[in-house]
Amino acid sequence: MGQLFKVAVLPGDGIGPEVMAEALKVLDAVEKKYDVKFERTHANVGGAGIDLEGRALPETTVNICKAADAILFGSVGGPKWETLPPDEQPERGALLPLRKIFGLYANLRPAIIFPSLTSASSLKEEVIAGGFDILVIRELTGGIYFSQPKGIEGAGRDRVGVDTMRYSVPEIERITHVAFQAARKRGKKVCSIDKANVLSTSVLWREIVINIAKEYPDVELSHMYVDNAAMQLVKWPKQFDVILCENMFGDILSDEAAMLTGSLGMLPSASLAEGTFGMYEPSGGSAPDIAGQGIANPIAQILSAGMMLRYSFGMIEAADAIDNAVARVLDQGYRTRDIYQEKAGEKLVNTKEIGDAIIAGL
Ligand SMILES: NC(=O)c1ccc[n+]([C@@H]2O[C@H](COP(=O)([O-])OP(=O)(O)OC[C@H]3O[C@@H](n4cnc5c(N)ncnc54)[C@H](O)[C@@H]3O)[C@@H](O)[C@H]2O)c1
Ligand SMILES: CC(C)[C@H](C(=O)O)[C@@H](O)C(=O)O
Ligand SMILES: [Mg+2]
Repeated sequence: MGQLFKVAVLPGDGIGPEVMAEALKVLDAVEKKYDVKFERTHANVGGAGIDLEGRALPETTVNICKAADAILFGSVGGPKWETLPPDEQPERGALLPLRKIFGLYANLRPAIIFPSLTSASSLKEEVIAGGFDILVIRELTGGIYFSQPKGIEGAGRDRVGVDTMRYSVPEIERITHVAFQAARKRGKKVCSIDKANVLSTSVLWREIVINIAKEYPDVELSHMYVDNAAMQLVKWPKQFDVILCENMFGDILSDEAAMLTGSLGMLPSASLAEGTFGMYEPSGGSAPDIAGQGIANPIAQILSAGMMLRYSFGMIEAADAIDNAVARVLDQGYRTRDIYQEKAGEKLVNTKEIGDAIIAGL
């Protein structure tokens, strides 16, 4: 009997359960091919948690996650729960607390353009010819998402909405190390994003990043203001290797980078704690506009499961096999609607069909 890994499976809302079903089929296929067993425990989260257990993050779900080696997460949220008090909604009531409870401070969002998908990108073919491979590293448990004070104060027209952005030196140091270590294994370039011409957190951020960079003389460091970075990403994405961002800048730039690859449905992510524990989820959301139709792109969820094998379970060969199977299926012309260009050689398929094709190629 080979290794056993415990996985907490949290499909969530909207397209979450639909794309999760395909990722679980991929895990079944990996079990058959490699000497490994994934013991999976399903738990409710987000709107599903509210509807079935009365809260977005039920205690049973937290306990299932605590007992697991990693969390495979779908996505949460949707119009049904948008009128609840903000802290009870799926995003603020479940996703953000999960990140905090498990110390998931390092969010890795790779935006890679598959050669056969260059025409699905929103950019001109000559801009992306030859492809690009960007890794957005987003700080995930600090900054404006979590700092206090936060809330709406006062009454009536005197109300004031308050959010605070704070970053401590250790918070900046640890995410910077993650970025430089990742860069060392790939293009050896880190571009640190900030708004140091305006924000004090950014002034401190830049100072600390420059200090840490001295420990990595083999990696080239550059700095860019976030507004310029948003522009440079669409102008010439190939200039980037690792992009290091604080929480909110990373949220925004990672969606932008994802779309350059053709669809938000292609972008996986890993949210890592110290050690090997992590939560793995698509960077996109529950896509209420297409939920329930069986047409969502499951590739982000499948690649997220691949990242789980790579980062939490050390199964590099199986993770590579998943990445390759996805690339092959795209080369063969399989397309869900979000990446379908109506070009010769393309086959329009649904969520399940592209999942089956990926498994067949494993
Ligand atoms: N990690 C998460 O759970 C997460 C992330 C982002 C948004 N959300 C939530 O999701 C809900 C919808 O948010 P939104 O509309 O701003 O963002 P979204 O990412 O759900 O959707 C944006 C667009 O991308 C498309 N899209 C996203 N994933 C796709 C996929 N796999 N296949 C095909 N198309 C896909 C959608 O159809 C939509 O047109 C909100 O409640 C939001 O808070 C959750
Ligand atoms: C749903 C929301 C809270 C979340 C975030 O802002 O972090 C999402 O946009 C993401 O990128 O994971
Ligand atoms: Mg986001």
